[in-house]
Amino acid sequence: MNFGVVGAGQMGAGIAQVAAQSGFDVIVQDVQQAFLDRGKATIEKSLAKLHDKGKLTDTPDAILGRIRFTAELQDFADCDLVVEAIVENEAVKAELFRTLGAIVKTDGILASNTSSIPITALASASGRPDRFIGMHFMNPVPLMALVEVIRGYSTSDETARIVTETAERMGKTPLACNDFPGFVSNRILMPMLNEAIQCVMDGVAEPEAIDGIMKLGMNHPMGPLTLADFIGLDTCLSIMEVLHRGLGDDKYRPSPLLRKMVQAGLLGRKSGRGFYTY
Ligand SMILES: CC(=O)CC(=O)SCCNC(=O)CCNC(=O)[C@H](O)C(C)(C)COP(=O)(O)OP(=O)(O)OC[C@H]1O[C@@H](n2cnc3c(N)ncnc32)[C@H](O)[C@@H]1OP(=O)(O)O
Ligand SMILES: NC(=O)C1=CN([C@@H]2O[C@H](COP(=O)(O)OP(=O)(O)OC[C@H]3O[C@@H](n4cnc5c(N)ncnc54)[C@H](OP(=O)(O)O)[C@@H]3O)[C@@H](O)[C@H]2O)C=CC1
Repeated sequence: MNFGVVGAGQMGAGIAQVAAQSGFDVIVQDVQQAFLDRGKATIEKSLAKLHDKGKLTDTPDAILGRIRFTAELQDFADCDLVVEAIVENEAVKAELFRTLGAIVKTDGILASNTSSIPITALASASGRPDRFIGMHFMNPVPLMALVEVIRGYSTSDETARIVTETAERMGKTPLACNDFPGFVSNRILMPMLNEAIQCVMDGVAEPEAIDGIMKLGMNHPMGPLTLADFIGLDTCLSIMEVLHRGLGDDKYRPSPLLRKMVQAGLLGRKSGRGFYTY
């Protein structure tokens, strides 16, 4: 399978890596060489770690050799499946899918790794709504078992079948859900993270205590503020805005502190500072 990935950020790099680990030929595109270089470095580091632990069936070099990095969307023309993992912004994603819809061969499938944006709207922009689907990987992609598979209004059975089988070939467990804001994963996860941020704003406890309480008290692998920093506070805010707008209920209102931190450029791990310093 020729597998395309748009965006070489934390998710795009992870998806490309796991696709290449599974034997697919992968093309990764991003808007600047610097982002491609950063994505490649992320993949190299992850592969080295997995290799040291004996978790790879191929050498890191062989896996990396199956990934081609490019700045040109035209290079996706022959792809059987293209997964988009760019910024969580509906207008930017829709514009990309309008372009991809005209480039990728007609029987190619387009998928979005969006955390929350309506699949049906992006499918319409692509001009091929039957061959469009949500393929939502979890972060960090090389370690997390789930792929949420979200059918848009017009997604065909054949598209859902191919994408489900592809996720399985990538060693993941695909689980199906319908096209509602935030799907299942982020409709449930993100309000919890937002509430933890509101606890910081209200002075309920210090960040370390909030995270400690949720880790030790609920056996969560990461505290909610550590997880929000890990996901990216900009992405968390975008998801909350989609939930708030899409479900029309103030229980999804983004915490003002979350909004302020994003305005201040504190995006979490990727910017070096969020609730913690990295
Ligand atoms: C926002 C969305 O739309 C959807 C989302 O994705 S929401 C986010 C979903 N993800 C989560 O909730 C993640 C929660 N955290 C976890 O599950 C765990 O902390 C974790 C799986 C990330 C790490 O596992 P852990 O048991 O805590 O162990 P930890 O010791 O930190 O890490 C295990 C090893 O994996 C390694 N590792 C971490 N990321 C890695 C990666 N990408 N590739 C390879 N190895 C990696 C670590 O370096 C560590 O290696 P060592 O044992 O050599 O130190
Ligand atoms: N972070 C997470 O935990 C998860 C995120 N997601 C979703 O995955 C997507 C990507 O998130 P994530 O990887 O965290 O984000 P990142 O910010 O790490 O990466 C996004 C990448 O896409 C690039 N990009 C932005 N606009 C374009 C464009 N028009 N064309 C090509 N590339 C572009 C960015 O470049 P630049 O730096 O210039 O913006 C960046 O390299 C989002 O939709 C997010 O909601 C899904 C699951 C988990």
